[in-house]
Amino acid sequence: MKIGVIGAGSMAEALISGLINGNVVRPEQIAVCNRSDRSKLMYLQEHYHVTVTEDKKELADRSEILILAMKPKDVEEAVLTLRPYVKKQLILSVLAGVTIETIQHLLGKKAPVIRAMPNTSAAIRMSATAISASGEATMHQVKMAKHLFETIGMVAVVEEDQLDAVTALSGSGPAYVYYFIEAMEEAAAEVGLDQEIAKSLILQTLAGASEMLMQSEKQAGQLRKDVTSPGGTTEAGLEKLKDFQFSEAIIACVKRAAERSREMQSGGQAAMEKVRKA
Ligand SMILES: NC(=O)C1=CN([C@@H]2O[C@H](COP(=O)(O)OP(=O)(O)OC[C@H]3O[C@@H](n4cnc5c(N)ncnc54)[C@H](OP(=O)(O)O)[C@@H]3O)[C@@H](O)[C@H]2O)C=CC1
Ligand SMILES: O=C(O)[C@@H]1CCC=N1
Repeated sequence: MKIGVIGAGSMAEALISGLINGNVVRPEQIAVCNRSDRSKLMYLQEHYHVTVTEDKKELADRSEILILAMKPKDVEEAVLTLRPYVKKQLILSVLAGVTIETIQHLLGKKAPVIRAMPNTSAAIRMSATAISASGEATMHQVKMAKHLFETIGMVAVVEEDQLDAVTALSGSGPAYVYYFIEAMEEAAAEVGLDQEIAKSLILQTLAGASEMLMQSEKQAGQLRKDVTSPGGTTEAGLEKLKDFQFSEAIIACVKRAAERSREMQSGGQAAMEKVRKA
């Protein structure tokens, strides 16, 4: 299976790293192009031994799967320049808020398109990914995409209209967790802990809590109660989280991110309209 990646940023690198380390794809099966940053292509070539090119025709001609990994605002230019070379390849898009319909419209045909929403933990094969396929994608192509993403983590197959919610939850999710960790690190300093020791304690606490939830039959709420002794330290700490409306903040965060993903779809529709009128 030969893969062409259009875009050489964070998500492209996470996918390349995960796929190569997962041993399902060899470096010589992957080619990458971007728009202008030659140094990033050189970096990917040096670190992952993938083929790099500035020629979209060359990239498309050698690939069975074309992964779209540019920012949503750049999809119009990227797909229009790729369009003449798209024949039978499966188009696999990881773009937030860009619909299958928009991609097919920019391609000027009902090509097989699969939308995926992974996250950057793909780099270490721990992504949570959801995928949704267009009717044009064959069973074989869906299986192939599922297999690729299973190599770099877990995969859920969803209806396309669920992808805004998925993007808000697990696509953006790592950033919320990192933000929480940054706050925990700041808190650790304020209560007088050494930075390095605090970091290991925080990371092991998160990993342990996450693993407990995976292994235990108990729900998060029950596991929280198990930690919370009446009148103890946890209860005192949680009271503060409630005072600062922690749950409400998280809910508002995910809802706003999902709304932003839907807003980005309107950008895609505007691009579609422009192409239609040209
Ligand atoms: N980052 C994340 O956590 C996640 C991102 N995504 C999605 O992945 C996509 C990429 O995000 P991210 O990696 O963070 O973005 P980056 O900005 O890191 O990378 C974007 C890449 O796209 C390239 N590019 C832009 N225009 C073109 C073009 N016309 N032809 C070829 N390449 C082009 C850029 O090249 P150059 O530098 O030369 O301009 C750059 O290499 C987004 O659509 C995002 O929604 C999905 C899930 C998670
Ligand atoms: O912030 C973004 O728009 C992208 C999509 C999910 C994660 N990063």
